[in-house]
Amino acid sequence: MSAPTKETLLQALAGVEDPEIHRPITELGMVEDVSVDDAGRATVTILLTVAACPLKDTLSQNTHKALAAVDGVTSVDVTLGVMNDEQRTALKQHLRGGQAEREIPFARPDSLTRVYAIASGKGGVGKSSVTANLAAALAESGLRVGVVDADIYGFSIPRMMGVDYPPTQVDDMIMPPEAKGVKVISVGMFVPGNQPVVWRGPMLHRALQQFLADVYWGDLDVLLLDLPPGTGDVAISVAQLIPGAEIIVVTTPQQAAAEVAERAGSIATQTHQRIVGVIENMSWLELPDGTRQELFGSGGGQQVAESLGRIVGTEIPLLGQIPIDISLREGSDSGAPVVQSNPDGPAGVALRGIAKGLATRARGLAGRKLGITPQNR
Ligand SMILES: Nc1ncnc2c1ncn2[C@@H]1O[C@H](COP(=O)(O)OP(=O)(O)OP(=O)(O)O)[C@@H](O)[C@H]1O
Repeated sequence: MSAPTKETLLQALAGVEDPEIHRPITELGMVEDVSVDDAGRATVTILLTVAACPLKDTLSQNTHKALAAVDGVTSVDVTLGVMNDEQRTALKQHLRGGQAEREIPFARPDSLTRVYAIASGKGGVGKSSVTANLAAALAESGLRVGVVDADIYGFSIPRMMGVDYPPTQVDDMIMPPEAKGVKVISVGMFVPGNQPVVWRGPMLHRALQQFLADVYWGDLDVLLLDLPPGTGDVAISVAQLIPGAEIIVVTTPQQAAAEVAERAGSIATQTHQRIVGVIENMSWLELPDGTRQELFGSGGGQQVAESLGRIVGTEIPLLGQIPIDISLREGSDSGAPVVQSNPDGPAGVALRGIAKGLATRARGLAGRKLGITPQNR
């Protein structure tokens, strides 16, 4: 058999994606050189964005596999190099769609990404668990999902999602690590040694802006923002940075929790953001005999939905009630969201139901540019 041509090898390489950026390595300018000799021995040099790419072994293996599958290739030798400054600049420009300036892609009027900010009045009601599980369930249903963990005081999303490698920084562009098909970026990834963070409003605003503008998210269907509990600065920053972001309020059934959740939700009226609905967490514990024990009282979710509805003047739905489920806590601790580790358990079923509702929600077109150009033919 005769040796394949260089074009054939390039075609095969076009099927290899960078595991962080999810675009073909040929398009990203990562193939520096590829050649093949008469005996079918292929050699290729792949340029990494930075030397410390966490997924370089995966990239090397995928490249090897793609070339080895080409007819007439007898052996493959993959060499990894690193881009120079010029190549990196070209790559960044390419990823920003030719724009040199940073901008928040989700704030553009033609953005098709739905942004949900998950808010709660007080800490510990399960806001992060809900965010992590909704993200995993939405990704499993085939959507492209990202999560920004902006809960500065209790960043826990990376652990809950099982993120096990750091983001790659290509100059001022950050490639978010991925777990369970979800791109995740967290304040916790930028804090040395898990130190407590004392951040004031302007710093939070800058951090959030950076997460939204400098992280390369690619095309997302859904972006979830895990906000710090309370009615604080971050909610206002979200409104300023992504005016189209919609709010989901998480509460427990308790009266006291419901009252503070209401306050957190009502901030949306001041910022003119839409409230998608309310999720009640820790609603009950199902006992072995099938009865439900309401450990934290009952009715909080419904109460928040009704009073927010009164405040905004439209009906706000209770999106779902999530029971107390040990497998949810275990899954959060071990990096295996319960929607995947125990999808048919009480919390898994409830969370998957809420995710399904969100995935199939009709997109509101109010205030959006439709991107339709009149035809003058
Ligand atoms: N439905 C549930 N069943 C069992 N455990 C739960 C449930 N919801 C949350 N938990 C557990 O409760 C704890 C607090 O949850 P989580 O960290 O998600 O709350 P949070 O509201 O995000 O808190 P904070 O705002 O302080 O970060 C976690 O250990 C989590 O695993």
